[in-house]
Amino acid sequence: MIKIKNLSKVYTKGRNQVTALESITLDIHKGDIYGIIGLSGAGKSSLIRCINRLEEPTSGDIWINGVNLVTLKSAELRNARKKMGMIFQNFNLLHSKTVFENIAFPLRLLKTSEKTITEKVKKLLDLVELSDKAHVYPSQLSGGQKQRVGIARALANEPDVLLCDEATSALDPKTTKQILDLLKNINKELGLTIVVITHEMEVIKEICSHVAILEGGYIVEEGHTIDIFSKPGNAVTKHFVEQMQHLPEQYLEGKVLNLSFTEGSAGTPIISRLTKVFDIDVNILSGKIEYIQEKPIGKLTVQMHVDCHKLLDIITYFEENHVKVEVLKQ
Ligand SMILES: Nc1ncnc2c1ncn2[C@@H]1O[C@H](COP(=O)(O)OP(=O)(O)OP(=O)(O)O)[C@@H](O)[C@H]1O
Repeated sequence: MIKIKNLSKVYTKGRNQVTALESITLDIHKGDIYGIIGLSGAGKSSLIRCINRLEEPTSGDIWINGVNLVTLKSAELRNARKKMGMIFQNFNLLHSKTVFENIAFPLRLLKTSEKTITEKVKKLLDLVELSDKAHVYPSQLSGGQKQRVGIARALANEPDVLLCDEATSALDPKTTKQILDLLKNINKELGLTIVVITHEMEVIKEICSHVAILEGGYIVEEGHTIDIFSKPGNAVTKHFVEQMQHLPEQYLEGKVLNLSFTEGSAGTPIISRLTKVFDIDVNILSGKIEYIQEKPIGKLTVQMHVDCHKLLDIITYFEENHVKVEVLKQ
């Protein structure tokens, strides 16, 4: 669906050059909700804006449904862009127009008939649950309602892809959850491919089937969210996963491990056997069940006082029992 190959973006201002993206290669399949996460300055906005060529890539290729966007001239690019909706952190609504007219705007640009506009806008208002707000102005809406208008407007041209640029960053946690639920429903009901950029692991955890971690313009890790989340390999990924786990410093004594139990490891008394086989005490610091798109992962943080050799044997024991291990402190 979206194939990005060796994409680089260098900004040049006078004699100064900033490399924002370096050799990005990504494959996003139809129906994916694909997350791109990174710290500030990692290159997220540059990447999402290159995908629809709001930003011109310096080199590389971007195929959408088999068409290389990089080769398109302006008229063809305009056509290709109709199939890519985008929503923004600050909503980008037209303040002098009503909710109805904001959603109708892309349709009017295409000289769509009044009858079709009325039908389509009505359906979109239903979809985003704002039918009662058709004739109010953006200033009369909450942040979450404004983003719903943004989503409806982005869907007006029935795009194949929805690009979300930090779409929930300006919203409180409850409203964020509602907007993410709406995106999840749209993905399911319309089969729409969604690309999300964010600096919040919660967003990735909630809706993304796949995730790429961007750091200094490079993709440092990429894969199924459930795999990356259960065993982060890179320091930046660990930072994002640990953001969600607030363990007080005083508990970080001895060896501390994060264990992830998936379906394969349920049903066996793994911890109880561990204490017998290795003749050790295990202190459970925290435990919870996380849901990565409705799939449960049991998360346990445990502490033990063992030497490094025993620790290696313990890690092997866990892995043989299909438990993913991340050493938080050794
Ligand atoms: N128009 C521009 N001109 C020059 N440098 C730019 C421009 N836009 C971005 N950059 C630089 O490119 C790098 C990546 O920026 P980008 O905005 O893509 O990162 P980001 O991950 O989206 O950051 P944030 O989360 O803070 O928005 C940064 O070093 C930034 O300063």
